[in-house]
Amino acid sequence: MTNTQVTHIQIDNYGPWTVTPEPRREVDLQTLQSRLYADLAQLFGNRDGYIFFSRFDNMIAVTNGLDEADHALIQESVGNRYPVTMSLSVATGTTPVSALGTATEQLQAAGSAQDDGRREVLRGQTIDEQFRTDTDVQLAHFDVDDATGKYTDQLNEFDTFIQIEQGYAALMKYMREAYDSLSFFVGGDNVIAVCPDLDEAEYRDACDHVREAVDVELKVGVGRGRTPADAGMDAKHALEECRADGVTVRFE
Ligand SMILES: Nc1nc2c(ncn2[C@@H]2O[C@H](COP(=O)(O)OP(=O)(O)OP(=O)(O)O)[C@@H](O)[C@H]2O)c(=O)[nH]1
Repeated sequence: MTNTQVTHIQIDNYGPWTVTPEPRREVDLQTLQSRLYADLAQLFGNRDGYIFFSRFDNMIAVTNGLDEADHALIQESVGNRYPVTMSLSVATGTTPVSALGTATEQLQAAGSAQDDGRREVLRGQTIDEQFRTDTDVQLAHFDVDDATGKYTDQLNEFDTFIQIEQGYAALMKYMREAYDSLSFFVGGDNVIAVCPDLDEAEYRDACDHVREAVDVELKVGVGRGRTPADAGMDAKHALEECRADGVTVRFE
């Protein structure tokens, strides 16, 4: 059984900040957002977590293995170095969707995203070391079949982008609704899904659904681990086996 620890990250009062005292230059906001994501990728990643940018002003991390002190240090480090602060809320669940649901509720209970008085909140519960297992995290690394041959080398970059995004949109929605999973575009033609305990038939069903809905062919490598880094690396190896053997789903 999976036990996913999810952290919801939200920049405090960011909307008002972007227009105070007047609208800030868009290039500066884009630079801030991408640098913050890069810093958090390192801060969470060096502790074996995974972070996904979702909307940039809000981000979602899988944090099995990080305790409250790790979260507090990450929060402080950003507060010291950026013109904005961020709130963190962490929760666990047998599915990623239920863990994120709890994390978000805790944050919403502490105040609005645009409440000037709600800053650097740190809420929630991490998994006690004694209860952690080697199968707590299940990550699935999806990849579009021959994206280079079908799209990148054939279409202009924007039309390729539309194809990949269509596949992503169909997959993220189906995985959320059918399988309580959180799927994130990570660049190129890749999507990483944070999943509960799904089996091979369920992953095949998701790939079938995307092919039928938007005519995008996927394959997927699945890994399990004590930390997101472990599960994610296993998923990559499993995906390499899909490529080598020409199969749609492979578990490591
Ligand atoms: N974030 C991330 N991006 C990747 C990874 N592997 C490949 N990519 C991206 O995906 C693009 C396409 O690479 P591939 O998926 O290897 O190529 P493909 O043409 O789809 O070929 P097959 O996957 O073998 O069917 C690359 O240009 C990268 O941008 C990965 O592990 N993580």
